[in-house]
Amino acid sequence: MAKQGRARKQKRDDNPLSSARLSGDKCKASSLWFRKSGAGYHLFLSFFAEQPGAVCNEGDPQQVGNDGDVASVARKGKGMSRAAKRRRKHKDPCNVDVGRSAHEDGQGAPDMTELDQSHPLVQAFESKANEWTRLRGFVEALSRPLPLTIRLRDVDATERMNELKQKLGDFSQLIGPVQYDKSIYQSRPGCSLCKSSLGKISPGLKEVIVSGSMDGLLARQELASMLPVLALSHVGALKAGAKVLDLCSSPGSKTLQALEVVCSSNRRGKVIANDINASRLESLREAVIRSGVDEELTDRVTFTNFDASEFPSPKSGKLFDCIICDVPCSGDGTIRKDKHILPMWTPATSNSLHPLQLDILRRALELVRVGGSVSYSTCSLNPIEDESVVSAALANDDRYELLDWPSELLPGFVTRRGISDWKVAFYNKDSFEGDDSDDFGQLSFYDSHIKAMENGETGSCETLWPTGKVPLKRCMRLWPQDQDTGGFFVAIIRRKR
Ligand SMILES: C[S@@+](CC[C@H](N)C(=O)[O-])C[C@H]1O[C@@H](n2cnc3c(N)ncnc32)[C@H](O)[C@@H]1O
Repeated sequence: MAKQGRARKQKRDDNPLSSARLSGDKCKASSLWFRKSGAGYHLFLSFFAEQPGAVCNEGDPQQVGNDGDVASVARKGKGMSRAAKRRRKHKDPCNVDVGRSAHEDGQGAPDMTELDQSHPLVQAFESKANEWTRLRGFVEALSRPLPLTIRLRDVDATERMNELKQKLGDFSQLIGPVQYDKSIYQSRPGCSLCKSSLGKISPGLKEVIVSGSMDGLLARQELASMLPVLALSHVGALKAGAKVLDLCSSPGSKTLQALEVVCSSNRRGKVIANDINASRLESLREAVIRSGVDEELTDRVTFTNFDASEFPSPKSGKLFDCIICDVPCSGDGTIRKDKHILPMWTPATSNSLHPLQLDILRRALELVRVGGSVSYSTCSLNPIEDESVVSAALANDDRYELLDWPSELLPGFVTRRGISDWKVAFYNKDSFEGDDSDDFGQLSFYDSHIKAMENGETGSCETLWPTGKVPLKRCMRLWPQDQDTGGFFVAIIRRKR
């Protein structure tokens, strides 16, 4: 007996999860259990499988070509005759009907691209592939590293810029301008060039990019992250001479992008870069200096350190022309570069961020001048952090107008419309903490806040549910599988009065 007891104790000591449970460290036990069970990957997929239109279309494993929710559609044959579309539909392996018939036959998704079987998200997906068929393209994109993207700055340095373009041209097998914007360069499909592999794959290209960045000629910025500033410029709110507030600004990619616009055409606008985190704000200050952008321009940035939801009104009484509201979020759109998000994924992260995101957006709406615009963005595709926030902020306030996403902004760039209906999920992990099996249970979905409260979901709040009062289709969703990007959400809101 004593021998057996010792053996059991030894086994427990070797098992960090058992040790954490025995020592009463609930937090560590829960984190270890999540990592061991792979629960986060399964919960993530089961959540998005219940949200049609959020990351893919219902019954459509390939997404592209399905009318109804594509805002910008160049890849799906815009301008083609019906007959040409029909011909293309039969040829195109991305054809919606091919996927549907495969699904109906019970064959699972058509074999489109090899999935990386070693990726834990793919493993979770394969365990229920028949149920989650339509998520396949989404999963496939998320399991690959994010391509490297750079943005050539709009600077008055034609000669140096031409030189840079020439140097980049020497690496044209690895990187090149995207079809919808010649100033955005992305690594070529299939060459596996990403931020972390750049130095290994091509030290020469790395040198060109680093020196171009130090000279202020280019920015290493993700494509998705460029969209709010591009859209604000497109609708005319962000322009030369404008006064801009970037409420959650660090690490500063949008601050610098906006600065280029407000200081163009020999005009000198102003950007206030705010962040609640003092050390992140300090890194931003250094990044602005390191950016290589002219001091004359960077002097136009003022740094502030407030909670964005309580950002003070300007003493002058003059409100902002334009506000960038790139709020803190769960980051599920960044999982191609951040491996730490999915293993711990539960709906509680988004549910608990939602009230802060809403407070920040509401404050932005108070601080923008009549005729000015606010961009609300997240690098999450979870409707709870996206449409749900926009819907709650605008539902009973007719001073603001949600603008239609400008589909002509980047010709040929595929964007998806916002969704008007979503489900609110909860997950009670405590009951699984003593369980060594891989049975991590299920998400609970409720129709209303009242029902959630009746079932003891203390993390619920009323604004998580759709209001039905705002034309949310006008928002923009960026699906990773459309253009090999991260996931992103943007809404542009104009103050009418
Ligand atoms: C998604 S990041 C912003 C990225 C940035 N806009 C860019 O493009 O580089 C969110 C930022 O919000 C900051 N933040 C979190 N809570 C905040 C709050 N209550 N008020 C202001 N900033 C906040 C975080 O420190 C973080 O730097």
